[in-house]
Amino acid sequence: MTQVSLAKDRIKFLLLEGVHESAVEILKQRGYHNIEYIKTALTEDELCSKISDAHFVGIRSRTELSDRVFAAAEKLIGVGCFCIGTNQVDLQAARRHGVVVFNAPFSNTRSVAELVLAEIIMLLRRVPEKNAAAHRGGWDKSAAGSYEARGKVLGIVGYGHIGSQLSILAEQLGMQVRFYDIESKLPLGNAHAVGSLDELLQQADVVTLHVPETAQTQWMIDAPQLAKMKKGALLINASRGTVVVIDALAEALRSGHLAGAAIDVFPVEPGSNNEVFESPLRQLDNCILTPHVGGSTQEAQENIGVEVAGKLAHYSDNGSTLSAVNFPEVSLPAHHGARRLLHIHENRPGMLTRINQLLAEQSINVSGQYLQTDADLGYVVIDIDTPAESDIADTLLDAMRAIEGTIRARVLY
Ligand SMILES: NC(=O)C1=CN([C@@H]2O[C@H](COP(=O)(O)OP(=O)(O)OC[C@H]3O[C@@H](n4cnc5c(N)ncnc54)[C@H](O)[C@@H]3O)[C@@H](O)[C@H]2O)C=CC1
Ligand SMILES: O=C(O)C(=O)COP(=O)(O)O
Repeated sequence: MTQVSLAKDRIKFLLLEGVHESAVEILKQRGYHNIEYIKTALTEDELCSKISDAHFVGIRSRTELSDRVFAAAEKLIGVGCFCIGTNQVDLQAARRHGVVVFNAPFSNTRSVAELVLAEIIMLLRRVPEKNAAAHRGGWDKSAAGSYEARGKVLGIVGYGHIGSQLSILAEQLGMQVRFYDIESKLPLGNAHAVGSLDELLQQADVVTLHVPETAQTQWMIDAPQLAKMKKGALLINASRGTVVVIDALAEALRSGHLAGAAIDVFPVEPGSNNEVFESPLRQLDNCILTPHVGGSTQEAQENIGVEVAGKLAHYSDNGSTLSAVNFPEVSLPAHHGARRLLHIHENRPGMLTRINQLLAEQSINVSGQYLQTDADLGYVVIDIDTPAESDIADTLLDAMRAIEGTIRARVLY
């Protein structure tokens, strides 16, 4: 357990994977200038040494924050995923270490939907093969295997923020949209839900995947699922690289069972733009390969930078965990004229009683108290009235830290 009640210039932000400069601007506007900015992802070993003095870390989809990294991150209080997916973070380990994790749940969703829409048209028109041939001096002027999108069946797996936006866009092109989701979802426009993944695979001319990485979605599309797809169908994956078994897809493309594919995410992705991209799909002209850029537009990245940096600064300044992905959510008013104590603890009986006993013993007036718990974690925020020159908040903090079951405690001045 570590003390984090510092002047802003001593609170360190480690920003990785070239997050948009809007993040840096927001942090500076909020008074945080101690920022280390790195353009690439780091390996676990590199992270373990870099993260040891960071209070906040900002990552994208490539940086793995494992239990070992959290154990090495002694001062860490918050993680910002400047993206949607949080599968790269061990969220349980973060909780055990009292580290709050935020993300940007929808800022890049339109960008992904637009890319997929473009890929549907390109694949239906056999542009990848014709483009590759033309670059080699070929001239394949033929309508064989080329189709309009109008009237074709688009099968969307995962009808969340991205899948549902794509649904609307694809209907504008005259596609018939069907989707499969494990949750009950409102079908937009004329789209309709089907009862199982197999049904969707059997019906669709184009299948596109928009699910998160979970135990259930891992290797969800393997040889048996590909075999269920219509002959000549198309597959698009801009979700996570672990959803599709690449060797099985390569075989389906080679055999001609699938006419084409567009893949943006891979089981193993390079950590920087200087590394070589390896994949059996490199050999296949009927496959559009993009380097995990579904969400990489100027608009999306700038908005994500503002959104996530804002959430981190707000947590640092105010203690609010609103919209955190791994923590009890507490939305807090500003704490003008009070000191704010933040206490993260294991959810054991009597925790709040013990904290309040400490306050009562010191005859401290509490002007606000906010508690939120879940099955095994509690987060309590206490505003106390103390004269500016008093060091009672520090004394209290030490006493609160001594309570068994405390994970982390800090004070906001
Ligand atoms: N290529 C890229 O650059 C990007 C990739 N992504 C990926 O796309 C994923 C989806 O993003 P959103 O649509 O914003 O997420 P979302 O959370 O809004 O939607 C995901 C949907 O998938 C459904 N789902 C979960 N497990 C399922 C299963 N086993 N079978 C069928 N449906 C299932 C959920 O119920 C939900 O409706 C993200 O989790 C992320 O991994 C997101 C942004 C950019
Ligand atoms: O938002 C997501 O989940 C993405 O996959 C985008 O990841 P990125 O920020 O481009 O590494």
